[in-house]
Amino acid sequence: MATRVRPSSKRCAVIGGSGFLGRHLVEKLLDRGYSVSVFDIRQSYELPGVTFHQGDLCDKQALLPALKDVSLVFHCASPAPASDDRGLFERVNIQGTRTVIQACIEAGVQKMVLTSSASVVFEGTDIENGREDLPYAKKPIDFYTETKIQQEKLVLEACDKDKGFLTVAIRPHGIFGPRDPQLVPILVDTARRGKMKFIIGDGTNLVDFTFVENVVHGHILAAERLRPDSPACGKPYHITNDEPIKFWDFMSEVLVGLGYAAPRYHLPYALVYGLALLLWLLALILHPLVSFKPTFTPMRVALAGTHHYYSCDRAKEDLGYKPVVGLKEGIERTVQSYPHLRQGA
Ligand SMILES: NC(=O)C1=CN([C@@H]2O[C@H](COP(=O)(O)OP(=O)(O)OC[C@H]3O[C@@H](n4cnc5c(N)ncnc54)[C@H](O)[C@@H]3O)[C@@H](O)[C@H]2O)C=CC1
Ligand SMILES: CC(C)=CCC[C@@H](C)[C@H]1CC[C@H]2C3=C(CC[C@]12C)[C@@]1(C)CCC(=O)C[C@@H]1CC3
Repeated sequence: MATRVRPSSKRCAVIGGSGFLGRHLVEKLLDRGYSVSVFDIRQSYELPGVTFHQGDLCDKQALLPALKDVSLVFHCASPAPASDDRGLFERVNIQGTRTVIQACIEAGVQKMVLTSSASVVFEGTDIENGREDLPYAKKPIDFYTETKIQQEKLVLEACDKDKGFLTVAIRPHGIFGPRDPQLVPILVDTARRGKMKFIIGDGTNLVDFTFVENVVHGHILAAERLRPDSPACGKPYHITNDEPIKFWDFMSEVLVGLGYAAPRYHLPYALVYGLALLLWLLALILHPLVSFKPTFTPMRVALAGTHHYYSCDRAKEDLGYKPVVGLKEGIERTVQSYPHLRQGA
């Protein structure tokens, strides 16, 4: 009689493992003795101990070989929020996540950790010390957020102890660190074009920025604590640095660290938000004729001018989470890692 080989608990797959967070996660998993199978639409590096599978996660047949003999799957793939492409977000984050779940069940995967986002509860207005029981945003701020909500619901609803398939979602916020393709590069590009002189609003709004290694730590704890008797089954967890900082202080520290001037002049929030909305609508209407991508999108303006910081008490209680790198050190290490983005480089 053929016996099915039970997948090793130290063999895992990272879907989206070529990306910023995914690669940091892969590196930490290797350090901890896991063997890793990466599935991504692109291959961005090579590492001993990692097997790469290139393909689109919407394609179940392409996914299955990457999940062979794997007991644990991390799903941290998503199109970049800046693409603002509704069709792409729906295809990858919603239909693609359905396919990932089906493929995991078919391949006998026992645990799945989704990288969701704390933004699933953000509607563009203040959130102070928000806990996981806040309702999902009824009016999500953009297509990216809208599909992250659906994605999280799909994964958490798929948690089934009887079938032996356990799921959990990590909700990070404002991830930064070496090799981030988004936050620091966009910030520097905006500064180089002379557009980082202004503070939107009064500059006192508090925000979470989370060093990438803390986000990785939260994912691995969640995976290792996820058992049928664990409170983590089918639940979302905020993972932050647990050190909310003024949005504009964080921006200034990164900019000054890289040799650029800190923003100084204040602009009223409502005025900038209104202008950003107008530009976004114009870009949408004129899209077939002219293509332009405004830097200050309504989403970025809302993130820059409101409080949005979250409690990670639930992760502390259920997962034993505590940040491993403080904000000050995280910022220093990030700034050091971008010599090519320094002023004058
Ligand atoms: N960067 C941030 O501040 C935050 C990110 N997140 C979430 O964290 C996760 C990772 O984000 P990052 O590492 O920042 O993004 P990233 O863009 O660096 O990585 C995403 C990866 O997904 C891959 N991918 C995209 N579409 C795919 C497809 N159809 N099939 C296979 N692979 C595909 C990309 O090639 C890329 O390597 C995402 O789910 C994102 O929504 C959540 C909160 C904050
Ligand atoms: C005002 C301005 C042009 C600031 C430059 C920095 C921004 C590009 C980042 C500041 C907050 C960041 C952020 C995200 C992307 C990059 C920023 C807008 C996310 C939208 C990434 C995906 C998420 O799930 C939530 C993040 C919130 C914070």
